[in-house]
Amino acid sequence: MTSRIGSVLVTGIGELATVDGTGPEGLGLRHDAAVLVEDGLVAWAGAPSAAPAADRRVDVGGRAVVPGFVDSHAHLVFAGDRSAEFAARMAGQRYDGGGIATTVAATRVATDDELDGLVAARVAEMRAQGTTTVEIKSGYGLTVADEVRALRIAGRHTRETTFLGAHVVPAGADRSAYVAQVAGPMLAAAAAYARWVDVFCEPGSAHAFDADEARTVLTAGAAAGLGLRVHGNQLGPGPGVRLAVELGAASVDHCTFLERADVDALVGAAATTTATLLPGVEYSTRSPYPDAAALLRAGVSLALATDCNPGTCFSSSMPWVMALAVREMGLTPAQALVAATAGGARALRRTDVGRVVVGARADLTVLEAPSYLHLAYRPGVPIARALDL
Ligand SMILES: N=CN[C@@H](CCC(=O)O)C(=O)O
Ligand SMILES: [Zn+2]
Repeated sequence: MTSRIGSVLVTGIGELATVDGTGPEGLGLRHDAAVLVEDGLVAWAGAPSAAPAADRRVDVGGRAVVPGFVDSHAHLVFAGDRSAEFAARMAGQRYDGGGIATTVAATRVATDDELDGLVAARVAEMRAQGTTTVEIKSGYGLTVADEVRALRIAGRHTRETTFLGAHVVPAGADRSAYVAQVAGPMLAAAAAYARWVDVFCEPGSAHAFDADEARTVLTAGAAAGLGLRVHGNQLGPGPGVRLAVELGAASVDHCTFLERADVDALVGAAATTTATLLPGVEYSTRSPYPDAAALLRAGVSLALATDCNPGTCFSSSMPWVMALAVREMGLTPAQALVAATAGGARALRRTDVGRVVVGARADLTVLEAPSYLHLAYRPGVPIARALDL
């Protein structure tokens, strides 16, 4: 049954993490709970004995329920395979963004139907692991037509579409002419299909963009009505984080190499800019993990996302990302869950997802477990799935 029409009472919830900001670590934990869903929205949550009547009931048999995960950073519109690049990295090669050209070539020759099928399969794979909201970027087209095509396809699967024409300078292109194209005709064509604009800002890289180039694209994107996101401080210290804060970006992602001034900027901008950490990338590129616990203690707004892409992290698993954040970045399991749900929602400036509260979308994820603790406790085990109502 997948219809969202009418009312459904979800019963038998052994543990409900509402992530409503109350209680220890803001988890809003309830034991033995029920949730009333009306027309796809949460209408009530509480003790089963006080539950209102509903058209039908779904019993989850004592399992734990958490908000559907909000994966606020993913590159799903691509074709081709780069597993050999991963193997080379595990043997010591460094990631520098050069492999993106391989994916661009494979993506350009794929048909619309092929790309759409690939995206659909990846979104389904995410949902089967508990993700109910996903952001999808373009960035493997790098021509006006190919970027627009990627965004049109992405838009069939999510409303969180991001124009990433400034992913890398395409092979053979003149750098300043390409930046002008991205900020000019490419943006003009892409804006109708995108909610966000993003830039890979990494001045040390031959492939990505420096602060001035990133600023050009981001300010043009803002003028076109798009919200801002930045890939920053992935390959080394740099200006990405401070540029994102200065321009009021919703999110700056990676944050692998942060300096004191970056952390100060993120703390000052916590109401506006979320730092989205992508520990699957540190895993898949053998990079150091940022100290997420220290960032939280300092007062930074934090999200966790997969960055699912063929180069730096080909995983669609938010539970695995949470497990890494706990084991390698110092978060408690509760902090990891908050960052993967309400944190991701904040990074997308959404208030209707990431929490199980009245009025929010009834995006519920069921765990084959008695507690949310199992998300980090049982890495690699497929215990999470989005609940179809
Ligand atoms: N760093 C830039 N973009 C992606 C990697 C893309 C790729 O290598 O294909 C990322 O977020 O890590
Ligand atoms: Zn990315």
